[in-house]
Amino acid sequence: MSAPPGLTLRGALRAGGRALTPPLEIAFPAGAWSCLLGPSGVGKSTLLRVIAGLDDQPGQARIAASDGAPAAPRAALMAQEAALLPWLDLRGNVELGPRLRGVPPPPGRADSLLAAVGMAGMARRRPRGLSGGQRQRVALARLLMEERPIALLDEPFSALDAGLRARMQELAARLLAGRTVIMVTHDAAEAARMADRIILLGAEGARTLAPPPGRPPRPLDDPGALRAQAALLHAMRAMAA
Ligand SMILES: Nc1ncnc2c1ncn2[C@@H]1O[C@H](COP(=O)(O)OP(=O)(O)OP(=O)(O)O)[C@@H](O)[C@H]1O
Repeated sequence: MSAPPGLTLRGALRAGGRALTPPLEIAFPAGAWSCLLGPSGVGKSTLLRVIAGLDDQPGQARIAASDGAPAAPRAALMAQEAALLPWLDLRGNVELGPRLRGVPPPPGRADSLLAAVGMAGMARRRPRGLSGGQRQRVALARLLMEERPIALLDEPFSALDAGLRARMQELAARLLAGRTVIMVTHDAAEAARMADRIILLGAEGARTLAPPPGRPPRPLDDPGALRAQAALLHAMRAMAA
């Protein structure tokens, strides 16, 4: 996998022909975990799609990578829904990217990734009957299969119970370490635990908040993270008003 670049988004976010935000300039540091929060509909998913090269409109925000090379081919997106194909087994779902590109997936890679996300021995199962947490694990394995240095996560753990969410955060932090990660979340506790950088996006613009001290993932009872969570909730409450 190539070295993860830093990213800078410049310009206004647009959707359906209208501007969602004023012109923005947001930096996402290389190899760091950035969390993006903000009111519903402000354009967080749109921002991820712009980085992934899936939302390219005239006048739309543009993304620049710190090494000058295009960002989109180096980005993998984990969407809000795990979106597993019901007619493929879990191995087939994890191998979907290379198969769609007509590239043979490395033998055994999907099974070892499934094992890494705690789904060992389940490669031949179909998605039907999997729990929400299991589906998210398969989606994470599929993202890892891409071996891209930029990982874009759109509310990846929002459907999980609190205990499983905490475990998935730790798993994702371990497996995505060193990549440039941008995670959209509505969960202030998740951002305070996971972020190297916290960005609040509102209709008025973007604001960067200092992360708590210590390296992510911070312990669940980390006092700095709990204080940051409260500060973030206050900032989000003020934004939504
Ligand atoms: N293809 C599209 N055509 C028209 N409007 C769109 C399109 N895609 C998104 N929108 C609108 O753009 C706005 C931003 O959508 P987006 O999904 O980026 O918001 P979000 O901040 O991720 O919201 P949420 O937190 O609810 O997921 C919304 O009002 C949405 O309805």
